Amino acid sequence: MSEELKRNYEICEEIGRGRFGVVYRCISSVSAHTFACKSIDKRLLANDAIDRQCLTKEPKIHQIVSGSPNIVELHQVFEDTDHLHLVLEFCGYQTLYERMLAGTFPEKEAAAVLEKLVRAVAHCHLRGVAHRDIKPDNVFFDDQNSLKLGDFGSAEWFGNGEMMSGLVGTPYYVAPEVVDGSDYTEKVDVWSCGVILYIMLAGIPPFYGESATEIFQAVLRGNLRFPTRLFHSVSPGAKDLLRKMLCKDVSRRLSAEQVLRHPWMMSGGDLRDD
Ligand SMILES: Nc1ncnc2c1ncn2[C@@H]1O[C@H](COP(=O)(O)OP(=O)(O)OP(=O)(O)O)[C@@H](O)[C@H]1O
Repeated sequence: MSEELKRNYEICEEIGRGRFGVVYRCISSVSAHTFACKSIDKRLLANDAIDRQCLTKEPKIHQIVSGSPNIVELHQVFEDTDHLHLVLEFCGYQTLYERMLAGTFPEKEAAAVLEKLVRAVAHCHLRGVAHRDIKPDNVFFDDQNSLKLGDFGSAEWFGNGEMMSGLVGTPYYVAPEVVDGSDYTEKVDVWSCGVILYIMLAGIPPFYGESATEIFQAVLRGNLRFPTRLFHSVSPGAKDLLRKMLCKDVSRRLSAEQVLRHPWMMSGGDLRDD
């Protein structure tokens, strides 16, 4: 472990594990505040050029998007021979994934969560960053119950009209243009937020399969349905927004800013226009 890290932080218990590293709770020796330290093992990335590229990009991109109330703050970075240590704002209270396990959300609650999530996404997009792996496990809540988008390990720069490529993301949440191998834009994040909204309201994903391959096939078909048994009490406004976020035609899919201005969002999920 980096000497400089150890001088500045007391490293406490492990709080999570990802593919490439371990996350510890840690306490600053200067401020006594609690942080999360994500220690990425560089040796595990040695054989994969794309993973290695993501590793160097993650702290740079995270630094650029830090400073929004709905994004996990990157506090400090330390590097030693084998590890890269990211000292992050501590968000160990709950993830959106854990909240979703408790069942569907009333519309007002779903709208409140979506609004904060899309604000975080709009902040990234304004800075030329696409997150590319938006899923409930990467959406945290802190001890004040504030929503924080985290894990910029798959994020990418775009800008000057540049397109992105490469299959990144998580099957249920990934946009069809990513699955079919096309070049794509930052609107892949809007699609993922649409999937999250659908699950919050219906309790099941919109595009389902028994395996990753089957899920990808369902995503590619992009056949969006609102089964009556799950959607009978969901407002037309919410369904309208879902159609505009989970729209296969990227040019017609809303941008993050447009999602925030959609009538259902503006009404805080209280739009009953039928
Ligand atoms: N800022 C944080 N505050 C509190 N806990 C965190 C924080 N960041 C990550 N964690 C915890 O550590 C776990 C691992 O996070 P990490 O980002 O390394 O990997 P992952 O997203 O689960 O997987 P992958 O490596 O596939 O991206 C998370 O599931 C979460 O429980």
